[in-house]
Amino acid sequence: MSKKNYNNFFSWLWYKKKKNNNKPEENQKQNKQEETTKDGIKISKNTIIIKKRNKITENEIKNKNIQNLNNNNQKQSIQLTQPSNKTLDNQKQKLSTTSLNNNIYKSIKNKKNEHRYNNVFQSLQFSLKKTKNYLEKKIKKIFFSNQENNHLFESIEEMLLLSDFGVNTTANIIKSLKKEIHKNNTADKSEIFLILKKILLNILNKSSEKKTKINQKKPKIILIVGVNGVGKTTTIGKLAYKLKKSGNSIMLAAGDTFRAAAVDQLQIFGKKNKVPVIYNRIGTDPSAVIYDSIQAAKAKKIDVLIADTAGRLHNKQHLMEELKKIIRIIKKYNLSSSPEITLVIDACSGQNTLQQVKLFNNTINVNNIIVTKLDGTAKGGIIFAISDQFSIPINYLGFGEKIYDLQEFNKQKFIEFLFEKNKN
Ligand SMILES: Nc1nc2c(ncn2[C@@H]2O[C@H](COP(=O)(O)OP(=O)(O)OP(=O)(O)O)[C@@H](O)[C@H]2O)c(=O)[nH]1
Repeated sequence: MSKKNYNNFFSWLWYKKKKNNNKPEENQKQNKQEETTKDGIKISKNTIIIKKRNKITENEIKNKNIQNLNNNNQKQSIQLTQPSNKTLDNQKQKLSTTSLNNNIYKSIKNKKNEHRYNNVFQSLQFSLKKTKNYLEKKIKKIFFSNQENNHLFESIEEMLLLSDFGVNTTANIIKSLKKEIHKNNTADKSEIFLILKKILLNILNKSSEKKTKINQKKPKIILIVGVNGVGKTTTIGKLAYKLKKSGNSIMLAAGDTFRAAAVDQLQIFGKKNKVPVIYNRIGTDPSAVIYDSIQAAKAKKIDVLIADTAGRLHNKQHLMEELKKIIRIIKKYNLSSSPEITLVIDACSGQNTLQQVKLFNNTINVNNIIVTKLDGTAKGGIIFAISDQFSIPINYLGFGEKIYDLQEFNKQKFIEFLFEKNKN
């Protein structure tokens, strides 16, 4: 084909596409991407927008007020869920061969990592690398070196305190260790090491093993709570990925109506996981969003509804009252199953997390805990402190920003990995 013909061909293609973009039928097609449920809630492919409301009344739902979306919202919905042909064309043009290769490379690399994490032990390697490195050095020095150590208990105490086991838990461990050593009448350091491992496992066993169970009754609601910036929204993305992978249909509720970025963030996770997200305007009563989400989840027969909440300081009474209200709404309108309240804590926050667990649990009865950001700290000992002082199960460990950086917490493997006998 001559250069002239080649140019003409593309000019013709460009003209045709431009013409199609201007056709009103196209816009109508985009609108048809939305479905209306029996209850009148409009659901677009990945995003649901609900008309701004301040109070929840059942009549409102019956009157299908939600269906009357205002024009601005409609446009936003289409933009978010269905990028225009023009945008897509621009994006395609920008993708040079090199960047295309880079994208393919990235997706292969991510798939490889995901595969790596399928092995519990290997994922622990990623998540607890810093804690492990610190403990390994200390364990080697305290229990497996030929050097005389006249201050064995002091050395163990220091190791535990510096790994964030906390003063109380460290004192409990040292007390039990002394008792067991006396009972076994031993001075052999390798035997003492085995006794220490057993005591640590007993501490983890204090909290019952309770995994997220998906009931026959739908939807199961998981309410994610915690202080600011601990990783709640990111954890929701990871949890959605994990639960969807095991065959459940998922819906996300943007109950954080305080921070605009949180809604955007949740929508990104919704798109990544191909799951719908329910949200409302910033400043709306979060209970209203949760109520609407329950209706939408019921209409769509969703297995699990994961609800985000705004980060809040555990000592701010009015914010904790807001959480209580959300829970009351869930209990009232989702009679089929009680919500699972999951507290997210950041492993890097140190001993302050114990205060968070205490206050959240006193106010709203936490069902389980997810510990995040273990990849960024050498202080994984906080997990022992939580188990020692509260009998709340730790369900998952988060160790990165990718959606597959979440691993079920396995006590036995956790101890084995952190305190495996040093081979040297
Ligand atoms: N390294 C690491 N970063 C994480 C992890 N989980 C979350 N993050 C990051 O922590 C930051 C805060 O995460 P968010 O999910 O926005 O936290 P949030 O609790 O929803 O924040 P608020 O809504 O402000 O309370 C983000 O930059 C996340 O990417 C993790 O396990 N490891």
